[in-house]
Amino acid sequence: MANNKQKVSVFAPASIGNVSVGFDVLGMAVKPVDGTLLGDVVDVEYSDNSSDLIVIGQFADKLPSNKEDNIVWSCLLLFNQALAQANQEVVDVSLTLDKKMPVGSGLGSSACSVVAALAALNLYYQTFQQFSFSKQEMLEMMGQMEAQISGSLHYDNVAPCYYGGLQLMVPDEKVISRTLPSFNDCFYVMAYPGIEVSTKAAREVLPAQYSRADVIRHGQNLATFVDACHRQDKQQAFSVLTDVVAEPYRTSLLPKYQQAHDYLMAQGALAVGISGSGPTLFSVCQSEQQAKEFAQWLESHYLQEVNGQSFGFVHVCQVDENGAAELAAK
Ligand SMILES: Nc1ncnc2c1ncn2[C@@H]1O[C@H](COP(=O)(O)OP(=O)(O)OP(=O)(O)O)[C@@H](O)[C@H]1O
Ligand SMILES: N[C@@H](CCO)C(=O)O
Repeated sequence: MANNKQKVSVFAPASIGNVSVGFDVLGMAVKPVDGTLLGDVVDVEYSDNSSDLIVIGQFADKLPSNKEDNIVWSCLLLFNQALAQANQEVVDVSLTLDKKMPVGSGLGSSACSVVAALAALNLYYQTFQQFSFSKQEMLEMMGQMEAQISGSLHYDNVAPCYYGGLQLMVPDEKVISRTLPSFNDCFYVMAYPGIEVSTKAAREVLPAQYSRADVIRHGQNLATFVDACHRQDKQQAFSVLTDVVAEPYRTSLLPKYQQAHDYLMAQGALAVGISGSGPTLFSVCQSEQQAKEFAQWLESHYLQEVNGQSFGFVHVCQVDENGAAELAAK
């Protein structure tokens, strides 16, 4: 019997799409070391009326005002369709999206909403309706929703956001994504400058074809990185973290990126890259001390003002091994 105490809450973390060497095929979930929830939260609770969506949070006003255009609403429709196909009863629920992630940031903002929504719905049904979809089925739905919003099917944000850790997308629909050993003693400085770059626009600047030299370099960098992850060879892994597929073409969309990249590399960063399709920059550091110094520098040199206001932020992060996680009921 449903009642008004039935409620679950799920957090889904930010992620670094591509990780420089794996365009559309590598992604890593991150979490700030100070405990800030860098990601979106979705609550699902019993409704005795009809299903609904409320959007709150710092970046709520950046989303479409009607709920039908919010990807979280599309997630509910897709989930209900899957329930019907599985001959399960569909119940009315009220969803609340706490939109903590800036849109078009390169932090996998839409993936955070998609993963938090679908994972929360699955948890709700598992807890109160004794039915749930498998993780694999969930990831497929998440990919479908991410494709709807960005115009192409790529799992490099939804897979790490859902599973956590460093994920490699494999061309096998029965697997989709495999966890790679990551460097969890490293620190990843994430600097979001406060401007918006849409994934769609950042894909449109990419060439349709690449030279043989680029193809060889890309294959060699990705293969060397994956091998070094398995051997936990940090120096080797980060020495090849160079993007030949997207970064050379996207730099022009990212004011101050090249200067920041060159400065941080000269100061001893293990690597610097564009997170996803940008504009967030990530920098890999050996020590927390170095990460904090870089964070301070990026705050003064990479964040930007839009109409006299700054929406940017910088966080010192580590790998988020958990991915989407239930939050204690408030
Ligand atoms: N809940 C939601 N979260 C994020 N974007 C949403 C959501 N609902 C609808 N949208 C719309 O989807 C589009 C998302 O664009 P885009 O794919 O560039 O963003 P993103 O996922 O935030 O980017 P990134 O992966 O670089 O962080 C925007 O037009 C936004 O208004
Ligand atoms: N891998 C995709 C999305 C990253 O968020 C891209 O770089 O366009």
